[in-house]
Amino acid sequence: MPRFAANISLLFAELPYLDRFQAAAAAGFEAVEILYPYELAAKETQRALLANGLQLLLINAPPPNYTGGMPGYAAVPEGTDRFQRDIRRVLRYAEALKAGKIHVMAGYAKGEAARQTFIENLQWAADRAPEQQFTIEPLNSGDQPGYFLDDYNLAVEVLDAVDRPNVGLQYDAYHAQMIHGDALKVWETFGSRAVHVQIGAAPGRCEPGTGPVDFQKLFEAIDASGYTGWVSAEYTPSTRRTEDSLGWLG
Ligand SMILES: O=C(O)C(=O)[C@H](O)CO
Ligand SMILES: [Mg+2]
Repeated sequence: MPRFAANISLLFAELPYLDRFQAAAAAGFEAVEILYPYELAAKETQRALLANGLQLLLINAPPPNYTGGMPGYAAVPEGTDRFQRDIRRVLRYAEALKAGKIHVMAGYAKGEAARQTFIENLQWAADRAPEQQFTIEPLNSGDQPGYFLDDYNLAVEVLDAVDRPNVGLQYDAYHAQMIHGDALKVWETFGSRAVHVQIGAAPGRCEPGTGPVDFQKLFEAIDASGYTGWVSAEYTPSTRRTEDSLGWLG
C-alpha cells in the first residue's frame, strides 16, 4: 500500500485550522498538505507541524486562499508580474515550512498565448528555485470553468515544453475521473510523470469507496508503477467527523 497523507484544508475541516494538525497526527498521519497556509504567519503553521511531528508535503501558489483569490496567474498572459510576485512570496513560505512541493495554479485563460505564458512562467519559477519541486495539476472544468489546465494530455505537453526536472505532474484521482472518466486508466497512461498524488472519490469528492473508482486497484497500480511518494487524501468527508471517514485506510 502507498504511504498516505492528509490534506488538512479538506480533511479535519470541522476543526479550527491549528487544531487540525493534532487531529491528523492522532489519526496516524505523519505528513500533511495545506492548500493555502497564508492566512497565518508561517511561524504558527511551523509550530503546529513541529509540535505534532508532521511533515508538510505541499502548498499551493498563489496566495491568498479559496475565498476570493483567483486560482493562479501562471497561464494568464497579462498576469506575469503578479505571478512572479506571488511565487516570491510562496517560496518564502515554502522555505520556512520546509514544504516539499509547490502546486503552481494556472488560472483562467485559454489559447496559444496562455499556453506559452504558462510554459515560460513555469520555466522562470523552476530556474529561480532549482531546489524546489513544482507541480501542475489538471482541474476538471465542472468545478473550475475556464481554468487553463483542464486535461492530462495538455499537462504532459506543457511539461515536455517546460523541460525542467523540478516541474512535474500532480495526479488527482478525483479530477482524473471527472475529466477523463477513468482514474485508473489516467494513472496507467500518465502516472510515470507524477511527482505527487492526491485521491478522492468522484463525482462527490468524498472518501474512497463512495463512487465508482476502484481504489484497491488504483493503489495496486500506483505501487506497481514504482511511485514511492506520498498519496494524499484530498476529499470532503461524507461523515461529520473526519476520523469516521478513514475506514478506507484499512
Ligand atoms: O482542487 C484540487 O484538487 C487541488 O489540488 C487544488 O490544489 C485546489 O486548490
Ligand atoms: Mg488535487
